[in-house]
Amino acid sequence: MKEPIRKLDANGAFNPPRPTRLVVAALILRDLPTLGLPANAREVLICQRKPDQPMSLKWEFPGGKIENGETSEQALARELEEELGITATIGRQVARVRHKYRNGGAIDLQFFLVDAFTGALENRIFNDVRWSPLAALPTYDFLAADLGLIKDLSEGKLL
Ligand SMILES: Nc1nc2c([nH]c(=O)n2[C@@H]2O[C@H](COP(=O)(O)OP(=O)(O)OP(=O)(O)O)[C@@H](O)[C@H]2O)c(=O)[nH]1
Repeated sequence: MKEPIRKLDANGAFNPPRPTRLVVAALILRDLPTLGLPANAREVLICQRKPDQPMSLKWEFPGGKIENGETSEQALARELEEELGITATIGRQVARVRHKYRNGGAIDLQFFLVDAFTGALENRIFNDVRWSPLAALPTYDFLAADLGLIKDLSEGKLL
């Protein structure tokens, strides 16, 4: 029987394709106290990956992989509890992105709005957690899959 054509990596090794990872992430928003500001003056919570993680020190939105049997909303609520210690009300989905990272991993990433949560926000796993005005998002070094969304949010689109 003929061998299928296989894509080799730079070292000539065969790496079987990895399944697409289903990921959910949250846009946790808060209003600035001053009235009369444009929409992109609102702030969103952003998180920085640790130095020892893959794609170290990149910024991302809190969230993670959907586990078997979970809806997207359930997965996101669980991740926000685990990562930040909050109980969040998951709102509407604002964007969905499919992205292929160069290490061969593909992700399907859904972003949901969160405009209410209870509990004291706590950094449990990240290098840093900050509130950023939407307009300032492009100044942070975000994961590649997030860049289209970052541009739209900073220009006052989507929300
Ligand atoms: N939470 C989150 N993950 C994102 C974003 N953008 C993006 O590409 N991702 C990718 O989606 C995956 C989320 O997985 P995860 O948070 O559960 O786990 P992880 O980074 O420890 O990766 P791993 O378990 O595959 O090693 C990561 O590969 C991450 O790089 C984002 O804005 N938020």
